[in-house]
Amino acid sequence: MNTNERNAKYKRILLKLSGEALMGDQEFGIDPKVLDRMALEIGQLVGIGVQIGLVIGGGNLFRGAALHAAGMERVTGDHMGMLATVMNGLAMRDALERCNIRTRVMSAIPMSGVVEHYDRRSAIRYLTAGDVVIFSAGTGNPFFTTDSAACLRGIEVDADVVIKATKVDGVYDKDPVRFADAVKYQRLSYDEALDQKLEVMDLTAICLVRDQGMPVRVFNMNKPGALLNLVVGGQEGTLIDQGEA
Ligand SMILES: Nc1ncnc2c1ncn2[C@@H]1O[C@H](COP(=O)(O)OP(=O)(O)OP(=O)(O)O)[C@@H](O)[C@H]1O
Ligand SMILES: O=c1ccn([C@@H]2O[C@H](COP(=O)(O)O)[C@@H](O)[C@H]2O)c(=O)[nH]1
Repeated sequence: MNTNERNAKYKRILLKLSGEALMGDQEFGIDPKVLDRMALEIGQLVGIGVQIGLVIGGGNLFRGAALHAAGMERVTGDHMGMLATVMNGLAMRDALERCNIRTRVMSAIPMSGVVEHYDRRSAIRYLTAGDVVIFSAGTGNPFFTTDSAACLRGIEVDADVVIKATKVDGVYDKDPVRFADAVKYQRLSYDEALDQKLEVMDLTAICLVRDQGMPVRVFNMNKPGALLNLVVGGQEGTLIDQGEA
């Protein structure tokens, strides 16, 4: 059976896209080809009726910790990082709307005239109506990351799963980019991820999903069709949840 003919396993998802992935082969910024490819993949999910909340990182533009390491005050750096996620959100909205996908951008930091201020009940209404909702500006607070924002918004809007799209195809026992002998997990528990300090997702985010029992799937966004396959129930990447009973 073709995946397009199958039913979605999840009705509502929170998809977290890495900001760094938006750079493509560039050193900085946004590669329009990557945006268009992601928009097409998201459009496939909209086509089978999946409600989609999106959180996009800011690592292609600014990260507070890196700016701080270069001498900037940390909170100012984090504010710049959060503003970077708004820019990525606007670029993604543009790409989605060019594919005729209705899209809203909400920001945790009020930005009147540019994007709507985040409001949970409005977000749920938009999702229910089938609009893609991009949650930008992270949590609105410094010292957090967009992984935490994705988990927070996923829980708030009652998503069925948080899906983290990365450059690697799941969670390994160590960083697979640095260690060729890294071994991939098909499934692991929140406690295993916390105890082993596996750096694919920050620990604050994992604590949050553990406490609320929100499943997380980590997969490779560069693999064509992987997102659709995952959403219709295929085996992609790694599942982090409460683990085997
Ligand atoms: N145990 C591990 N398993 C898998 N990946 C790991 C692990 N430890 C570190 N990593 C690294 O984590 C990276 C995945 O995080 P990614 O850069 O996609 O997210 P991010 O930093 O949250 O995104 P952004 O670019 O938006 O800030 C991978 O590229 C991988 O090299
Ligand atoms: O809630 C948040 C989310 C993000 N930030 C800052 O933005 C950058 C970019 O986010 P990434 O998750 O690293 O892609 C992050 O480094 C922080 O500086 C934040 O302060 N609060």
